[in-house]
Amino acid sequence: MRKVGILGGTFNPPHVGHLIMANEVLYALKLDEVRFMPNAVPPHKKLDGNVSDESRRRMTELAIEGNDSFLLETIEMNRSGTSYTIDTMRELIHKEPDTSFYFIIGADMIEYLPKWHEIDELMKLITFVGVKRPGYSTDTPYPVMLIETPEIHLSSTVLRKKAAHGEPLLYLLPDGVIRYIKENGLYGAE
Ligand SMILES: Nc1ncnc2c1ncn2[C@@H]1O[C@H](COP(=O)(O)OP(=O)(O)OP(=O)(O)O)[C@@H](O)[C@H]1O
Ligand SMILES: O=C(O)c1ccc[n+]([C@@H]2O[C@H](COP(=O)([O-])O)[C@@H](O)[C@H]2O)c1
Repeated sequence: MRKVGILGGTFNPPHVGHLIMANEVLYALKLDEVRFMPNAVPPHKKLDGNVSDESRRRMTELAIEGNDSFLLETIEMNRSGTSYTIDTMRELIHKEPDTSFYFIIGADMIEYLPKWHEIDELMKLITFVGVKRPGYSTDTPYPVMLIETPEIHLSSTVLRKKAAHGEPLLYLLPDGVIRYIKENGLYGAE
């Protein structure tokens, strides 16, 4: 059985918090790879920042560039519409029956699990792997495998604001993503 981690996200934009959590889980669980999977329409939040799907896809690709263990998974963007994880995982398991999937989430998403679409069914299909995130609890009645990682107090929301205000982005995002944001004037950046 191959062991594949999936880090689903809105990636608006992807940041070092995502890279660190993915790498920690890759190592802790000896995964074969982690796929970064930008969603099309997030099920539970509004897409802020007036950013196209293509920009989020491209930034995700730039964020993982150079790391052979990190891959881009475009199944949700190709499908379009609301990206319910149960639909995605059913499709992936059908295509790759010899793979065990580990879906990686931060503590804010652990708290939100009771509201995920068909969560009881989804729990039967995959293993959820949770990491801590400042301000959120990892307590949950669901069987989430918790991995100790450095806690990173950073979010895409804060980064969109920093970009808009001309505050430093250096070291908070991969260089390629910073360049893309500036070249394309995303989030009001100059
Ligand atoms: N700093 C962080 N620590 C732990 N988990 C994180 C962190 N940032 C993001 N995640 C997790 O990564 C996944 C994708 O997150 P997402 O792309 O929505 O980023 P975000 O920073 O939460 O975005 P936003 O601020 O726009 O809501 C989610 O499971 C989220 O919980
Ligand atoms: O399927 C659901 O109901 C569901 C509810 C909330 C979040 N998700 C997925 O969880 C991942 C992290 O979400 P987000 O919005 O924090 O980037 C992303 O792949 C979402 O599509 C999925």
